[in-house]
Amino acid sequence: MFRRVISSLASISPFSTAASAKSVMTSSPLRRPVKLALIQLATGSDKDVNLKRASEKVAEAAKNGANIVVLPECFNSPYGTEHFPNYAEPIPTPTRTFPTSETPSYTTLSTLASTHKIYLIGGSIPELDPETSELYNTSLTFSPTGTLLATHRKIHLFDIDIPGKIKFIESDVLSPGSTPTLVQTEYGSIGLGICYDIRFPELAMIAARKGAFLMLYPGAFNMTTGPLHWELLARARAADNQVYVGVCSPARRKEEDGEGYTAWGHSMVVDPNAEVAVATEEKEGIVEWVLKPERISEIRKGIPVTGQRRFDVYADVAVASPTEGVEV
Ligand SMILES: NC(=O)CCC(=O)C(=O)O
Repeated sequence: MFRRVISSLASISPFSTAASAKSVMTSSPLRRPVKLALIQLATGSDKDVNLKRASEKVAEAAKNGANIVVLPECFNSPYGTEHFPNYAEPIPTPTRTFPTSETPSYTTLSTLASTHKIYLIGGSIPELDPETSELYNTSLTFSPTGTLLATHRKIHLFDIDIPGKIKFIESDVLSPGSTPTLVQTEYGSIGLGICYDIRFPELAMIAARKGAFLMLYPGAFNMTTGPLHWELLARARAADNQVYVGVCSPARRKEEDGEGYTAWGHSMVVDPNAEVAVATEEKEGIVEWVLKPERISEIRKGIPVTGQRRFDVYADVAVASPTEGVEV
């Protein structure tokens, strides 16, 4: 029995009462053990090949018993602003359908989820909104019956410029999403972000306050920020919220593949104690881990920050200006 629910959290304050904080603290938000698989996929410039490779790896993960399978950011396309318009697809909705030839990534993901009876977090793909002609970096989540459960549009676009190292301006071609996403599953709820979204702790905090047991970030950090921050941020989000965190990267491009964005790799699952449970290096592979309710309960019992938050003290950070009320 799967509820077809996408909770928009935009209208819900992340700051709930002490009473609800207590209930978050005492019971695990994960209902029963669940096997998570992160597919560190080798992607290239041929969309059909990317979809075929993703299909093979998803089948392998499912055969190994995974219940929730995750693909990386931009798994159907090279990661680059010049590529997004060429690889973008519209997303069907109940009121807006397209020939399957126009939605190969959506169709492949839905079929994979139902064939293997898994929850499939389809990394992300460039999305074209046919009504506005805007492009988004969008993650599609499907239920084990192949139903679309959630559409998460990357909220924080990757616009950075580190002189001599890396300049990337997603907002040159993409528009940002504006809705945090919490996916309801039979195991409990899962918060989603895409890559740069992980730098903004608010999304994970909102999801955890709403009862998520897991934050998932399909991502593609690079050779400058990857070694610096990828693990640090995954562990930080886990420590902040005492939830599991999964970060799923493409495999690192090989030299012979020529010019292009080089992903850091190092997909990993971090446990609610902010320890790296399992990780891989730069090559293609599958990272698997069984998430356990008692691990979350044990960590929350030992360090009970979840019930010790002082919302009576904190300013509402969502509305405060950066320096308001801060003494320097
Ligand atoms: N694809 C991305 O959003 C990359 C984010 C990144 O590398 C970072 O340092 O943040």
